[in-house]
Amino acid sequence: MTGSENLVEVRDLKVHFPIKRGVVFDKVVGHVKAVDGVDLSIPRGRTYGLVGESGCGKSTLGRALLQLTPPTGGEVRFDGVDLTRLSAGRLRSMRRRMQMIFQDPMSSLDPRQNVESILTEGLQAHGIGGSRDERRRIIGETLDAVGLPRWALSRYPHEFSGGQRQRIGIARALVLGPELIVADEPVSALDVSIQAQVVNLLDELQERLGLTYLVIAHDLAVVRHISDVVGVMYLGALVEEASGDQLYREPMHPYTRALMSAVPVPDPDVEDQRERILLSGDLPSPANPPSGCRFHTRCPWAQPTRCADERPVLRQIGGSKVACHFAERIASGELRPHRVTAEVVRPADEGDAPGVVSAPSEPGSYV
Ligand SMILES: Nc1ncnc2c1ncn2[C@@H]1O[C@H](COP(=O)(O)OP(=O)(O)OP(=O)(O)O)[C@@H](O)[C@H]1O
Repeated sequence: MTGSENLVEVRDLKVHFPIKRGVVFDKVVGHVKAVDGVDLSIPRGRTYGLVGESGCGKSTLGRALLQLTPPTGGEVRFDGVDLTRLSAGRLRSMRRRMQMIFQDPMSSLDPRQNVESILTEGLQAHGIGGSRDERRRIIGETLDAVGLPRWALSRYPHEFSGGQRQRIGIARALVLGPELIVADEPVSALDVSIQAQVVNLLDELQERLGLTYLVIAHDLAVVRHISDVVGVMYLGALVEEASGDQLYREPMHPYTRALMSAVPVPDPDVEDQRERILLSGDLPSPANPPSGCRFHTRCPWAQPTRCADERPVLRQIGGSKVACHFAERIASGELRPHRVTAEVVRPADEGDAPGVVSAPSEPGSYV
């Protein structure tokens, strides 16, 4: 233990996947820059929510954090130790302390194993629980913690509902006594009525066990209430970092503003009056990202200077960290969105959104 406040510290993390062509010799013709220079920290016992549209690199970042995908560059410090420099043996022994929960428990659980075998496998692999009785005790406590009955032990994954299967996935991670859990879209495969139960379970477990979470979601509403900090990702990089409430109240980055303007507001008067920012153009390819600010090709506020040739870094502005050269002037209203890439319309005038703006579902539905 280093006693550091942050359990996880990521510095300039990069994951570039080679694009190979050729029949006989694989020739590398380029790279998909799935994660391209990310810095983030997660204090012990806290939750970092990572949001962004499909393909922006969230899962790759989560996997690289656990070294399930080897980073191309940068550092991942876990409890003060840089995981990118560990030998395979030391990394294996660290793995028990960092576990992952997946989106679709059906595809991550072996259908031929019953629950007892699924939970025992990890314990045996990591040499936890000396005797069969001891392992049964640990497994029993874990089942209680995730709200599954003891009879579940002899059953197979297909015998459970989606929500119960996700509880098995959580139990499989929890049984090893981890400190960090990376939850990759933990509720997006579940019915809305079940989503809140699983989010609340994660919350309760954190409180009881002091767990640290990275929760990945494409929907800000899922992470808003359980996250201490939310990071918004676009094309392999973070564009904004703030508390969930701050992001809803005062999104600073143009991309976050576009995301937030797509969230329906329950009050019809507010809903009628507020501006909607509709992005045009497709998400650029991470194999060939735009120069300068990655978002400038779709940004309603893009300026002729800096945006196309100078990559902005995350910097503190009020209660948020924002990677935008012009964030202050946009926030003050001095810079107005231009119509080439944005339409600011009243909902009554609205047609189909021309661009890809992922619309989170109703805010506030997770508490
Ligand atoms: N093993 C791989 N080899 C090559 N490219 C990959 C690999 N894994 C991911 N990618 C690419 O990296 C980019 C980021 O993918 P990633 O799955 O991390 O995004 P994401 O934000 O989690 O999206 P989703 O929510 O759809 O999973 C995508 O363009 C994806 O096609």
